Amino acid sequence: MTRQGLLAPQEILSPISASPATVTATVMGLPPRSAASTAKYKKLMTHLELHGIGSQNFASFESMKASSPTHLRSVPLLSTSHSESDDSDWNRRLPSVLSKFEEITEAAKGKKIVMFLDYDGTLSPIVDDPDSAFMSEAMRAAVKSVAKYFPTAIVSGRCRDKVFNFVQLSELYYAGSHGLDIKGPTKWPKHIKAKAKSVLCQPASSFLPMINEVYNLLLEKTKGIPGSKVENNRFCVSVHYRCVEEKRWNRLAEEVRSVLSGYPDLKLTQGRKVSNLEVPYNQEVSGFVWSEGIEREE
Ligand SMILES: O=P(O)(O)OC[C@H]1O[C@H](O[C@H]2O[C@H](CO)[C@@H](O)[C@H](O)[C@H]2O)[C@H](O)[C@@H](O)[C@@H]1O
Repeated sequence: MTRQGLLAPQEILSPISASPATVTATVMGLPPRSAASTAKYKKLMTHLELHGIGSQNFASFESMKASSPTHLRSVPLLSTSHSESDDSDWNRRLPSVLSKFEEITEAAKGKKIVMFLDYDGTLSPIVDDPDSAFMSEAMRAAVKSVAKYFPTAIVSGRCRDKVFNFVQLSELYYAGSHGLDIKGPTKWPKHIKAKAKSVLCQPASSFLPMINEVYNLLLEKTKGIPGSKVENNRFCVSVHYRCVEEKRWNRLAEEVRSVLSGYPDLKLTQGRKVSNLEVPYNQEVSGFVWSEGIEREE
């Protein structure tokens, strides 16, 4: 997911900035690419466009490499370990709330503030085993404090239940499967008088049988590739290659591509050492467009 700015009064920010682990919440999400990797990425995209290779076929060793910014794992808040020019464009467009706090609070005056947080690599550290990406108690307390003041949502590529199991805060909105599975709070902070009805929005539910089929196929096709892991994220299937030796990435990409070719309705996306086969949310799902679905539910 993308990085987000935490926008909160000082009393809320204090616990967040107290712990090095929580500090990443304000600056991490999608990494600023280095100039070299941006150039490499652009070159790859140009090559693919020239060869008429669309996103449906975009599972290759190169794309897996280009989309695996492991260097970010070790980039601490306000680090000087990578050059300023690498990050300047990113920071101009999406500045950290810590460096723009006054400007942001000024701009937010009179507006309704809603917090959108990523989970993996933001609220939790990136780890080898996706089932062990636990968040710290300090982070949980910080998110809980934020939710007392602002409607707060966690948006993730993971399935919603898994994110909830990690976070365990009933007062949040959870958007799983990159937004195709949204559930509102089941518990409301005491100071909120008008308790809204809990929202559940799953506009792509007609894709469930297809996704389960794809999950089983991928499990079968990848079982001979050591270190690979297939994760069922309900409206999305993720194929992890973090623990796969690089010499086997081509083979894994080939298997993903072969499964994808049988499902033209699905799209392929790349995350941090993970390829996702997912329902495109800009097409009509379950009879109506996703964004309209959200509006109707509100
Ligand atoms: O919500 P996103 O930012 O799009 O990321 C979704 C993926 O997150 C999880 O994978 C990532 O974190 C794992 C645990 O740290 C790590 O092992 C993996 O390499 C990362 O890609 C999740 O397991 C995936 O299913 C999601 O697609």
